[in-house]
Amino acid sequence: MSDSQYVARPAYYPVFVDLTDRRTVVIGGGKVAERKVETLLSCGASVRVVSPCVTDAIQARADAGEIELHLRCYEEGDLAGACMAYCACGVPSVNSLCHEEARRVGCLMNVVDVPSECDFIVPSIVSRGPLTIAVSTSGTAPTEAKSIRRSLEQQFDDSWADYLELMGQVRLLVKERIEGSDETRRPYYEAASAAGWRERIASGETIEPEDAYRQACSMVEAR
Ligand SMILES: C[C@@]1(CC(=O)O)c2cc3[nH]c(cc4nc(cc5[nH]c(cc(n2)[C@H]1CCC(=O)O)[C@@](C)(CC(=O)O)[C@@H]5CCC(=O)O)C(CC(=O)O)=C4CCC(=O)O)c(CCC(=O)O)c3CC(=O)O
Ligand SMILES: NC(=O)C1=CN([C@@H]2O[C@H](COP(=O)(O)OP(=O)(O)OC[C@H]3O[C@@H](n4cnc5c(N)ncnc54)[C@H](O)[C@@H]3O)[C@@H](O)[C@H]2O)C=CC1
Repeated sequence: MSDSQYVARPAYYPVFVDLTDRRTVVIGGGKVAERKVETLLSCGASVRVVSPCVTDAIQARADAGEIELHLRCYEEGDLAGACMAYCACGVPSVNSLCHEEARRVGCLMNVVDVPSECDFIVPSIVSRGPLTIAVSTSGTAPTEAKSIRRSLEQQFDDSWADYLELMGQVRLLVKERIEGSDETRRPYYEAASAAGWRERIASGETIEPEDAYRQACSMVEAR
């Protein structure tokens, strides 16, 4: 361990943040900035990019009116109104200025090439409808996070999206129809979970929430 880059630090606190219509800012317009922009857009964030040059994909997002683009270098004030910002230009002096502004305006900062200057770091993500699996190595080995993400993508195929939608609908029916405490409802959720619906959905079947609900009820009654 002695020559490892790993430095013991308190664990990062993992959360899922609702960024819908919240302003985020990305300084820089290269491949790394592009990846951060795409993830932010997929989460409904409002994205401002500031960079003298940008990738074709970032330019296309701007042309489609999906991001606010300023084709120039970072200037103080660019982080105004942002709750999160990313500095992806790889220029140490700009990193420092952004970091200072972020501290001043109270916005969380990710400096893509300096983990120790990051208020938060970005995980590798598996997304299947309502299911999100976020993988982080705490900045130790990002390529390994990517490789774990790829193997999880094999394990959690697309059927998980429809399956979890169904589970959500059954849960609503249980909440509506089964009176009592969480404790009373728990066996229904456990029955739903054990019913094997995910495998059936994976083999192409469509399961109606009402049918699923009835099956869960008979499983509980049969106990
Ligand atoms: C700390 C963190 C900060 C942050 O960006 O939030 C960070 C930092 C750094 N990354 C570097 C390099 C690479 N990063 C990737 C890939 C990803 N990096 C991502 C996140 C993070 N990277 C955060 C920690 C994540 C964790 O906890 O594990 C992912 C998961 C998410 C995303 O970016 O969206 C995304 C995979 C997405 C996916 O495909 O699933 C690849 C591989 C590739 O691109 O194929 C390489 C090249 C190989 C290599 O160098 O290892 C360097 C060195 C730069 C240099 O030396 O020039 C630094 C700086 C340093 O470590 O000093
Ligand atoms: N965290 C991560 O996931 C990773 C981080 N990196 C690091 O991220 C940094 C960026 O990597 P790439 O996107 O590949 O680099 P790049 O060189 O393609 O992009 C840099 C971008 O910053 C812009 N820029 C330069 N000066 C600027 C300024 N003053 N204000 C605003 N924008 C400015 C450039 O126009 C360019 O669009 C590098 O330092 C690299 O080492 C690399 C791989 C992964």
